[in-house]
This record gives sequence, structure tokens and C-alpha cells, in this order.
Amino acid sequence: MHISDMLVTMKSEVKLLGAWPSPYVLRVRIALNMKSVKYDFHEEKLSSKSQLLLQSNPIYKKIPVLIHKDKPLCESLIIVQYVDDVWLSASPILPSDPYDRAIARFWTVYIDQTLYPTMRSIRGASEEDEKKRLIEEVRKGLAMLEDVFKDSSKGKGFYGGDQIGLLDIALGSFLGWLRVVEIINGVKLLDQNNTPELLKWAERFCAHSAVKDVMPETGRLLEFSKTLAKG
Ligand SMILES: N[C@@H](CCC(=O)N[C@@H](CS)C(=O)NCC(=O)O)C(=O)O
Repeated sequence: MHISDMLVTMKSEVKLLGAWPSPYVLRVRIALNMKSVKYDFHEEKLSSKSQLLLQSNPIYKKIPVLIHKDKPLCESLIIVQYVDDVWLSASPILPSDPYDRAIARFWTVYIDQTLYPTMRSIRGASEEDEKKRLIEEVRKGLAMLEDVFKDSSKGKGFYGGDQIGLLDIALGSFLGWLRVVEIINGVKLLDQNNTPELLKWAERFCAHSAVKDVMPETGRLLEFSKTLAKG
């Protein structure tokens, strides 16, 4: 580890405003863990956001916010890339090749703008046919990400190769919620027929040392989702 890394990893210099069920917050926690950065975690109540959150993210007022040396950063994927830029010496999160970096970023945008919104909309679908269509769309999206995995991982365990990379973090952060959707709807989104490689990848990802202690338990997320449905 570089001396500069040691200086910046003093715990109080890095604060994360977040909440345990948030997949976006999870991304930042995983990235910080990958770099062995110690941080203070501030659990936010989204029903009464702290002054610190409102001041730090005045545009969207959303979590996660990373505060590094008193300077705030917003948007999970931007924060993950910032973490990679700042704590250079530890395990790289972005691919080194410019084309591979661009491709990884392309798929993170697909996950955030298409795949996850479709998965979320399953809950709101009132008609059974509409629900089935949305589930099929998610399964198709995951099948595409299975092909991307085969290309990017080059026979290794993660999209990032031997180590967890940007795309692993972007998709893996949704695994807890994906399992909740599977349970609530009695369907499989990741399975042996559609996504055999991603099924094994998901297990590896959740067992990784940077992930296992911060990945929310499915049962706890399920309970939380029931309170969301009531509210
Ligand atoms: N695009 C944002 C999404 C962040 C987001 O949606 N955060 C949710 C929690 S999971 C939030 O803060 N919601 C509070 C609100 O919308 O008021 C990111 O990647 O950071």
C-alpha cells in the first residue's frame, strides 16, 4: 500500500451516507472494501433525511453520498469510479484497456436504465400478463449479461477477470433484490437453463470477502419490501 493511501484511509476522512437495503449504497461499500478503505457509515432514514444528506446532495437528495475529506460525491457509479481513481494501488475496479472500460460502462448504463427499472416495475404490474412480460424481459436482459460475462471474464470468475470489477459491482449489488423478486413472484430470474454461468458467478460474488459482510440478507430484504408495499 502507498503512503498516500494510508493517509487517506484514516477512517474519519471517509464518510458514507447510506441505508442498508439500498443496492446503490452497497456498490460503494463493496468498492471501499475492495480497496480496504475504512469509513464511517451514516445510516440515513429516507423518511427524514439528515441535514448532511440534503446539503451534500442538493440536486437529487439521494443516497449514497461519499464524503471524502469533507467533499461530497453523489451517484453510485461515479463514486465507485472515484474510489478506483483515488485508491490506485489496491485491486483495480475498472479494466485497464480503454475499449474494455467503455464496454463495462455501457453495460452499467443498461443495468441502471433498463434492467433494474424493469425488475422494479414487476411489483407494480397489476395484470398477470404484464407481470409475465416484464419477468421475461428481465430474463432476456440477464441472458445478454451472461454472454457479456463469457466475453469479459475470459474464463475467470468475474466480469473483471480474477477480481471483482465495475460490472460485477453494478450487477451484483442487485442480487439481493433479484432474489426478493424471485421469491415474491415464485419465479427464477437466474437459472441453470437461462444463465448457468451467472448463477455460479452470483454465488462467487456473494461469497467474496469484499461483499459477504455487506450484502443484505434476503430474508431481511423480503421483510423490508413488505413494509414498502404497505407504505
Ligand atoms: N442513480 C442513483 C440512485 C440512488 C437512489 O435511487 N437512491 C435511493 C435509495 S436506494 C434514494 O436515496 N431514495 C431516496 C429518495 O428518492 O428520496 C445512484 O446510482 O446513486
